[in-house]
Amino acid sequence: MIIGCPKEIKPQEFRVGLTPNAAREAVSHGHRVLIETNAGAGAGFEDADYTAAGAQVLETAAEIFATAEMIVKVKEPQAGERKMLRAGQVLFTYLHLAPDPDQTHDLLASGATCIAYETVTDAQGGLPLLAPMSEVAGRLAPQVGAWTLQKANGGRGVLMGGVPGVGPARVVVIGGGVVGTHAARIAAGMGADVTVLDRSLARLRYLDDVFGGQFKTSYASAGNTLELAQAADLIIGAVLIPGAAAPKLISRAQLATLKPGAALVDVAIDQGGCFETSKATTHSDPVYDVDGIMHYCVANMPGAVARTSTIALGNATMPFMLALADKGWRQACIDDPHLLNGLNVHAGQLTYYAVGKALGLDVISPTVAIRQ
Ligand SMILES: NC(=O)C1=CN([C@@H]2O[C@H](COP(=O)(O)OP(=O)(O)OC[C@H]3O[C@@H](n4cnc5c(N)ncnc54)[C@H](O)[C@@H]3O)[C@@H](O)[C@H]2O)C=CC1
Ligand SMILES: CC(=O)C(=O)O
Ligand SMILES: [Mg+2]
Repeated sequence: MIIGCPKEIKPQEFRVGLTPNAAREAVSHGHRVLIETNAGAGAGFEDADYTAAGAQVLETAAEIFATAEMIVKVKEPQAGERKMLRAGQVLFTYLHLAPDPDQTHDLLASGATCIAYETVTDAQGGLPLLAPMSEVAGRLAPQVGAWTLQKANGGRGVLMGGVPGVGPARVVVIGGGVVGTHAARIAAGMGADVTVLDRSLARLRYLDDVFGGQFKTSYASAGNTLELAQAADLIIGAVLIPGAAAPKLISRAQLATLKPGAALVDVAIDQGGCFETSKATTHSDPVYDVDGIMHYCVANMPGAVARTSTIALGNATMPFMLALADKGWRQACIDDPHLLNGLNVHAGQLTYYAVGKALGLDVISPTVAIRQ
């Protein structure tokens, strides 16, 4: 198969979809790998690293899209990239379609087969291609939250760990999955007073067993969530209903009841955000103020640590990328129902129920689509 990897063009996105190691493995499986010049530079990989791995470096994204049978990326294709997709081509990347009708319509119109990293599953009930970036974003969240809390950045002027004689920041993490667990660990490590909320009692039991003493847990009823949020300096949004638009857990009216200068870090922004007032921001202008509450809503947080993130993502995507290339997407998805769960769009049809529900669009079953 011809596998193509363009340079990411989302603002301040320095990750790359294929590492030189992934390219080397694909070449050793008999595939041809095309990479856009400088695609890996932001993650510390030079064109020469790819050439040494047996890949071919091309000058433009247009050549990659025109030639490759499968495009491997990191972020959702931007408008110009979507115009270059075509019927029969496979796109393997993050998509986050539920909050993004424009992208969804363009992917449907392209006729391409689009497999979303974030909805591929594993046998343990996890999301193996979302998990590495959730680990990164979770660990970054207290770091960016601490920065947002600084007075010069619009925050309350509260130090995460406090000092002797002055108590620590109160941090509330809503959603105790991968992002939430990593966020809570790092915030607790910074000395903050941390509580994690979740709707899953099984998850809260697990967190209490493993991390009891480092941070507290609380059931995420609307009442508990609001009460803890009102006492918090930093609130980290980390909920997920796979593939679906994030539920809104703090309304605009409730902002007035939070502490002035409190910081909201909405990691769930890539699924539309879990605070009513969240809107996606970029690394170049990450924070904005609504009613005196500072919002950090960067949808590609892991791009800030592009080298760590690229290698972590590449470790997770490589076996799936090789299966798609070795067997073709159809056979790979027949052999692996977890990969089939990643199918969001095929040949002009939507194949992921939660996306259809969020956007009011018709959906066909992926098991039907795979036979078309
Ligand atoms: N902004 C960024 O750069 C990044 C964003 N993300 C996003 O972060 C979000 C969280 O991802 P993961 O931690 O991997 O998901 P996960 O599935 O591991 O955890 C989500 C948790 O939310 C809980 N939950 C669902 N509804 C809830 C509610 N109403 N109240 C409280 N808890 C609730 C679930 O029980 C689960 O434990 C996703 O939207 C993901 O796409 C992930 C990586 C990077
Ligand atoms: C998960 C995601 O959207 C990201 O890593 O940018
Ligand atoms: Mg996004």
